[in-house]
Amino acid sequence: MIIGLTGGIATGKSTASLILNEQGIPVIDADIIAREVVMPGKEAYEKIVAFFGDDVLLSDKTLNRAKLGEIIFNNSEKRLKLNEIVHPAVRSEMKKQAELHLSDGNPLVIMDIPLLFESKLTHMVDETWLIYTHPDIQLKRLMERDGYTEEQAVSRIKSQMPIDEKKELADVVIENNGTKEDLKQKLLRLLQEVKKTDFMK
Ligand SMILES: CC(C)(COP(=O)(O)OP(=O)(O)OC[C@H]1O[C@@H](n2cnc3c(N)ncnc32)[C@H](O)[C@@H]1O)[C@@H](O)C(=O)NCCC(=O)NCCS
Ligand SMILES: Nc1ncnc2c1ncn2[C@@H]1O[C@H](COP(=O)(O)OP(=O)(O)OP(=O)(O)O)[C@@H](O)[C@H]1O
Repeated sequence: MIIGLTGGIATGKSTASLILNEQGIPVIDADIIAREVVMPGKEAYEKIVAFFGDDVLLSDKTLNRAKLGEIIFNNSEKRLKLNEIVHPAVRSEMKKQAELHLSDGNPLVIMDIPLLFESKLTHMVDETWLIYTHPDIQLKRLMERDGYTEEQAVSRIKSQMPIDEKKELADVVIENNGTKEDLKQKLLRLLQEVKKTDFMK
């Protein structure tokens, strides 16, 4: 069984993934893979440089992520272009890793995919779990974690489907408005439920 874990930016997907991984469940993180596929020399890296120019590179030729972020979170056409370059490589690597985990005998695999609904990737998973935080808390946590101004944080949040719309689409909604311990207890309860299903027998 593959669970697609999603949410909005900074709603707590990585925090939830870590808790699930501590329970021995393999987690495939789209953000990590999206970093790997844009390493110098990779096809996606070359396409990014060809489209965005050398301006989005640091002196060591790796991507200047802060700069590329400022561009794409403020320009939807350029964001779509970056997505078009990066997403296919991310998708195929995620599928490959999931197949490996399943063929190794893991009954349950988590795919942490921030843009699961935006990119219409629900066909890749059996069930969708949404890590939800109230939009005010989301904004506060994002500003605190990344040191963004309110304007920077809002531009990132607005680059995604509103979290309240995602709530309507998810199979399971996991509220993360309380403490991390509250989140952990909710996830452990959900795992118990999953373990009772046919998938895990
Ligand atoms: C623009 C980039 C270089 C900024 O890098 P940075 O290190 O600042 O952010 P990071 O990659 O850690 O992403 C943080 C969060 O931003 C959000 N986010 C990232 N990319 C996008 C996007 N294209 N559209 C909407 N939200 C996005 C996600 O919630 C993600 O969890 C980077 O996010 C990127 O390459 N994005 C395109 C690939 C992508 O869509 N990744 C998301 C999952 S596949
Ligand atoms: N229940 C909680 N209480 C307090 N802080 C929290 C809670 N859950 C998550 N956080 C904090 O909020 C921030 C965002 O969480 P996290 O990094 O897990 O989000 P994310 O959804 O993975 O973000 P991104 O979309 O950027 O990958 C982090 O600093 C994290 O430590």
